[in-house]
Amino acid sequence: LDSDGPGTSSGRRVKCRGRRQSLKCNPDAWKKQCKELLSLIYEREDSEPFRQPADLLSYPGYQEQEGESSESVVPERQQDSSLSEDYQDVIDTPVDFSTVKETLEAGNYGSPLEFYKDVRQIFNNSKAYTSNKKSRIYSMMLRLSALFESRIKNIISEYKSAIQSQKRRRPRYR
Ligand SMILES: O=C(Nc1ccc(F)cc1F)N1CCN(C(=O)c2ccco2)CC1
Repeated sequence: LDSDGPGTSSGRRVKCRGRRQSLKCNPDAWKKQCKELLSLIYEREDSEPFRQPADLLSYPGYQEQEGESSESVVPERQQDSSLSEDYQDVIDTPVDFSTVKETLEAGNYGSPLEFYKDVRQIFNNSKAYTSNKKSRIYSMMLRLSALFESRIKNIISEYKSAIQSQKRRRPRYR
């Protein structure tokens, strides 16, 4: 595994005798766990701005503003509605949860670490794009990121233990 995701297993030995189906031993268990985590994220209102590729044109409600003002909402970074061009200028690797969901359902993630990397990109883009740490969308991202990190670390450490025990169980015939 190249990148060491969060919650690297503390090296505890996991008994992986017999059936591989039990959660601790099944190196494919992470796929279902990540799908469940993604469903949980979709249930949260905080994920709404991140479910589709960023485009403030169709979503004036999310345009950022400094204080609470009842006048027309002013986009955080631009006076006119060309925010989405600005977004593409600022963000090199746009990604949203619909892309992650498609990739996961297509079976195109080889490990939960790849899934982790894409979801982290969503949050890092939001951090890079915001010019106001008190902005509505940024605070939504922070809550969502905390939820994601709390759940993904066990998925990754169980995956790493399952892989380790798989290596230990199969002696190499050289
Ligand atoms: O435009 C969208 N989402 C979106 C997607 C589909 C829509 F129909 C409507 C939307 F609003 N953004 C989310 C990403 N984004 C930020 O992370 C951010 C940080 C600070 C201020 O904004 C920029 C705005």
